[in-house]
Amino acid sequence: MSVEMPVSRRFVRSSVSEPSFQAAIGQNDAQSKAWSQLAQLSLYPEHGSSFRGRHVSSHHQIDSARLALVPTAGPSRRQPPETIDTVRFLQAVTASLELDEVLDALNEFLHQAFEHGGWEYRAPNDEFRLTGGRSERHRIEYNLTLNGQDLGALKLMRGRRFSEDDQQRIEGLLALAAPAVQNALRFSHVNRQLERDPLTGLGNRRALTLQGEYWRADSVRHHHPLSMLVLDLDRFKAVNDTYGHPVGDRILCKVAETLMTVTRTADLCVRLGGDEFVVLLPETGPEAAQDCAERIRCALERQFVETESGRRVGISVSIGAATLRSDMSLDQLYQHADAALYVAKQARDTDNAGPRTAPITACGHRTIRKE
Ligand SMILES: Nc1nc2c(ncn2[C@@H]2O[C@H](COP(=O)(O)OP(=O)(O)OP(=O)(O)O)[C@@H](O)[C@H]2O)c(=O)[nH]1
Repeated sequence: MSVEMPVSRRFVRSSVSEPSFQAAIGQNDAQSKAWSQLAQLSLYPEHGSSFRGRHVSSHHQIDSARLALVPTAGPSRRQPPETIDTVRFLQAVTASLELDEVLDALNEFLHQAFEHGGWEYRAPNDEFRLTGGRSERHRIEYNLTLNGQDLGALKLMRGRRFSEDDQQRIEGLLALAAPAVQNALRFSHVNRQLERDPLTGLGNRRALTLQGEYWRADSVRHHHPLSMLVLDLDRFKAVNDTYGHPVGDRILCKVAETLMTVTRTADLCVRLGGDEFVVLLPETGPEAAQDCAERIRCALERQFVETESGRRVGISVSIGAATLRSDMSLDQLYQHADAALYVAKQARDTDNAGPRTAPITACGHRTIRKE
């Protein structure tokens, strides 16, 4: 089964089709060449004065991240000093383990020297992209490798051509920065594992907290709606008891797969634990959340898992929905959605519905107003 983490679901696509210069860097000889090239480089970025990338989306959903370069002092026209301060450069690119911050630092130095207008970083296997600045006509692309490890590709763009000399100097800087990029990629990989539910591949509670807090703050600040769905499988214990845990596990995976298919790429689907899932819906008010809950419930009702004896086991869920109010914490939003889920389960039991028959989807915001 392949269920992608949110991180790999959204890319910042670029429409680049021009031929690009490519260079592998980071071999030992390239490293030593880099040092000699750097001796000729003239880079000296002023702290905080130039072309800093800004993370405009949560770093926990890197797939949706965009780095916008914000020129704070306009393009630099001053002559750079005679020599590059390699210590400052290395300090800057190694100051953080966050990939976007490493790329920020790198691009800040590159901008001081080469005044590129935009850049794009493509992670290995095209897993995600980070971009900054604006698209410009002349582009140069480097495949980054270090001791044989693919570190992705960095593309720089500017209005005028990159000379041979520029290219060599950029290569030199990239060779120096490559270990920092490698460490940041490893860090990002570890972080993603920490935020992933190992069984289903969905996000886990940690992912929900990190992304949810970010979206909650964003929603309050910009008065954008944010809704949450809490899903719980119906009579899942009976499924486990009757057909065994492996079948139960496959059902959990099927639910995850269906959630990823039915929800928008901007939504976050997580498995909280056991048979409980949460879908966080940015830019979504109560009616749309209710629609989404119904869509999910109906889609799951059409799914089944086949046992070894050929028996089809269907899937039934109850769903509670709630929409954020500006005075609510993320926990409170969850509590409201969970209360709505409880109402849905109660209604199912009152109706005497058997397992996997249609539950009622309760809408949290209505429950909240009654309180
Ligand atoms: N197969 C499998 N089962 C799990 C896993 N984690 C928890 N469970 C089981 O999921 C079941 C959860 O049952 P409950 O939610 O308490 O109850 P339920 O039977 O779904 O009843 P209602 O929620 O009232 O419909 C328990 O039997 C757990 O043992 C897992 O990773 N795999």
